[in-house]
Amino acid sequence: MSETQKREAARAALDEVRPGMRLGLGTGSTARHFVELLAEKVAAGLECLCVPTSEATAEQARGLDIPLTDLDSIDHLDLTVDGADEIGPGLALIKGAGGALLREKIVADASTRMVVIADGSKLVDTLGRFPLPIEVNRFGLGATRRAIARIMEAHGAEGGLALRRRAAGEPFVTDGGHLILDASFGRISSPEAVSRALLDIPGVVQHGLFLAVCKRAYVAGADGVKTVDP
Ligand SMILES: O=C[C@H](O)[C@H](O)[C@H](O)COP(=O)(O)O
Repeated sequence: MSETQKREAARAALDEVRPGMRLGLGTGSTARHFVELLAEKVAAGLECLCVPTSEATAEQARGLDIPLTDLDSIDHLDLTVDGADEIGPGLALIKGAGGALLREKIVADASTRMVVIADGSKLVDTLGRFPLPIEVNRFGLGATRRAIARIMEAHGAEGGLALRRRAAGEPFVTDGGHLILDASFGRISSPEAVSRALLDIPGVVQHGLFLAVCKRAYVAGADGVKTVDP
């Protein structure tokens, strides 16, 4: 999708940033635009302190001289701006295509406000067309995989469950040292029930359903940026 639209969505979210804020910095191609635009403000004198949601975002932010801290050094964040893979009704989200879902969810949860930036292709009527990323422990991968498959079957999943791999074929490993299973549900009609069931599996570290977390979406299209509230 258009980088121009992603940048416009990022620019709109930048309006929420106030001097002195503690900010969560998301991960992905849209969040990269936000980090670049924020860096321009920092260079112009904006004071802020930021927590990145991935090593990739940390590297980008360091390279742009954005002041960083770690989450353990502060008690909360004022605002987190992140991307999304799907934005459903009530601003329920699927996230994690970049594998950053665990840190993204920890940072979002530590934030007073979390907003997403996206282009219009991310808006859906029902979550699940995009495969749901599930971060799992390496130990007991087979057992965890079978348990997830049972939940998919119970919720009428239309597709399969695949271990995420890098282009060279080796398994994708997250910043936390875990693996990712991508679950092709097709449609998720009860996101809350799926969320609870997945988190009940001991080998599941976290999943990419972000429910009741996002407070606003800035969605860019050919006609400009619209805001979507829950
Ligand atoms: O793990 C990655 C994140 O959840 C991203 O925020 C999400 O995949 C959206 O990325 P993009 O802006 O590149 O579509």
